Amino acid sequence: MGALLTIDDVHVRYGDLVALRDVSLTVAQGEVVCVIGPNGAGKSTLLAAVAGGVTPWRGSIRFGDTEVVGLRPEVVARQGLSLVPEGRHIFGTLTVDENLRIGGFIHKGRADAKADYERLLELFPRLRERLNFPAGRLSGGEQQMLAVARAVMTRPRLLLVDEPSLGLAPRIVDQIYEILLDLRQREGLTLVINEQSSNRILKHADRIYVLRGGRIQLEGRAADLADGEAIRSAYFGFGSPATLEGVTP
Ligand SMILES: Nc1ncnc2c1ncn2[C@@H]1O[C@H](COP(=O)(O)OP(=O)(O)OP(=O)(O)O)[C@@H](O)[C@H]1O
Repeated sequence: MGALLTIDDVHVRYGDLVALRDVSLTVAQGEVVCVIGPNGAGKSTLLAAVAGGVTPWRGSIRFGDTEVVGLRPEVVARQGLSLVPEGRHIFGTLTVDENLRIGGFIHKGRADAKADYERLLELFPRLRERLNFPAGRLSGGEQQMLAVARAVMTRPRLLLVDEPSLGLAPRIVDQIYEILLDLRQREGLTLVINEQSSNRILKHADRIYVLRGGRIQLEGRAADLADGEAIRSAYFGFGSPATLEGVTP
């Protein structure tokens, strides 16, 4: 299958700080690709660059056949790309129903908007039960589900998810991953997921990139990296094995 996303030699700067350097990454149609890296590695910046939130200083990002560098986020979204940001960014005082409808605004007026909404409630029965709850009163896991549901409201081809595990109990994280993989299965979604830890990722991803200090340190098939050794070295940097004891990246 051809690449759905092709990132080529991307550099991003915030003033004097170089947040990404020389980053190249591809995602094939239907793949689940995970980007693992410690705090400050540049993971969020990478997704923001793809979604049009930050403009690379150098390099190219192609989504399908379209060069997206320089396009505004809403224009990129209309190409079929959706981002679930870190921290979820749901509207706490609005109900679940209202939050979901906001997700549909981008294609407002589209004839099948109602069908999209019904389809979502089938995919997320938990949210159907809580449609009239203020979103701020949902549990952390339900809020993450809502953020994912809102992002898939308009049938994106590519879903970018920034640290879905953050602050959630392991059992809830498993549920979130079940939902993401179910969406891939049922909707043919392609997924790029950022995580700080590879614990779960190795089980769910097709391919993995390790990002540290704004650079890709390692890329490989999850099946080939299953023992975690190469990931640990790339995550912490060669030559610092003393820091690895008892720590699972
Ligand atoms: N808007 C910004 N302005 C200035 N510096 C920024 C900005 N956003 C991120 N940075 C810096 O860029 C670097 C990469 O940050 P980024 O948030 O992309 O990393 P991350 O891997 O997503 O980390 P985290 O897991 O903490 O979200 C960090 O040094 C961060 O402080």
